[in-house]
Amino acid sequence: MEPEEKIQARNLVKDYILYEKKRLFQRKTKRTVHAVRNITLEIPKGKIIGVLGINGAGKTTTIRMLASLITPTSGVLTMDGVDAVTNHLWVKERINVISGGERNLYWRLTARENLRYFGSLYGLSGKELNERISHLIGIVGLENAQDIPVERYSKGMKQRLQIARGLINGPQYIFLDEPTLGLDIMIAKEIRELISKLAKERGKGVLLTTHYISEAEELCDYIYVLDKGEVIAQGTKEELKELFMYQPELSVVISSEAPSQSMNGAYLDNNMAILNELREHFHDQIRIENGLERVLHISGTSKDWSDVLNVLFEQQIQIQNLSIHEPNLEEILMKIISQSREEKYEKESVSNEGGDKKTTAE
Ligand SMILES: Nc1ncnc2c1ncn2[C@@H]1O[C@H](COP(=O)(O)OP(=O)(O)OP(=O)(O)O)[C@@H](O)[C@H]1O
Repeated sequence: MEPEEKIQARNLVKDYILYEKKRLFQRKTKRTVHAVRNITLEIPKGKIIGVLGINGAGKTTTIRMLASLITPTSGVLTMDGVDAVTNHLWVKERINVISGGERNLYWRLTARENLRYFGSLYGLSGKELNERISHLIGIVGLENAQDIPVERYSKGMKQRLQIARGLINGPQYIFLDEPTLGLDIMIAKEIRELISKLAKERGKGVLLTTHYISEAEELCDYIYVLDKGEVIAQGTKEELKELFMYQPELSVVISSEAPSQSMNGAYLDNNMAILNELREHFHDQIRIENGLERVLHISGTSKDWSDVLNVLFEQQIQIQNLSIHEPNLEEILMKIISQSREEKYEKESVSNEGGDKKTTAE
């Protein structure tokens, strides 16, 4: 593979000029929104590149620029060494954007009919289009459902069809915006496997945005973290250790019903005593939620989890449900973002103090 087989963005900027009235009888004043301030990134073929950020960080604007859907205000953007801004039509043929959810599909139409329609938008028709549709339906595993209207599809089937739709123009680069949002665990796993194959077996350059930290960890070869339109951290998952040093929590719902009716009152009292003992022993690693049911939230290592579960089994405490919670990505990103904002603030205040100090701060 040629070294320049990648999308390369250097110092991309996107400003929006807004004309706003603050009061009814006031003149409109001009305001500039710096949606993307200065972004440099690469999407090589055969790799999955993650773009993470909290709401408003500039992800959508960046994707839209990379996909040539909007023109950058300034900066350099190339695809396989070709200037993407002046050759945006050429770029659009080689790229596709796939969003999560159910938008863009025609519910009354079958998978084949949907794909035929989207293919026709790219000027494809006849035998070539039919063959491509059959091939894509095979890739996403919808052979048995290809002639059923989409309204009868499950969420996972719809998402697989979205991926086929995104591949209809034979793109070299694919941008996946929250591809597993709202899917249940098993279906999300299937979609992830499909995404991984797109890069590893089919050599596509993949850009992925996600709200799931484990998805970024599992799939991404390299990650960019955006804040306020800038890249504030980047690297492989090994390099971005702090992003992935999260502690999942095990939640145990304790049944309020005793194993036998005769011991109901004693069971509840005994439960509370044991849970309190557990809390004393594990300190802040255990939180107890006292609602209709008692829920035990356990952080710490998997050894701590099994120690707690062993106690519950030994003491014959009835477990109604077990689940594992990941911290949400926003919480984890906020740590990196606040650190970066603090560093930036310190740099700025030092440089405002004058010449000599500025050199030290840099
Ligand atoms: N067409 C537009 N006109 C004016 N401002 C815009 C426009 N598009 C985006 N912005 C602003 O640019 C900033 C970045 O927006 P963007 O949609 O790229 O963020 P994001 O990271 O994709 O957020 P989200 O996850 O909420 O979609 C926001 O402050 C947004 O309000």
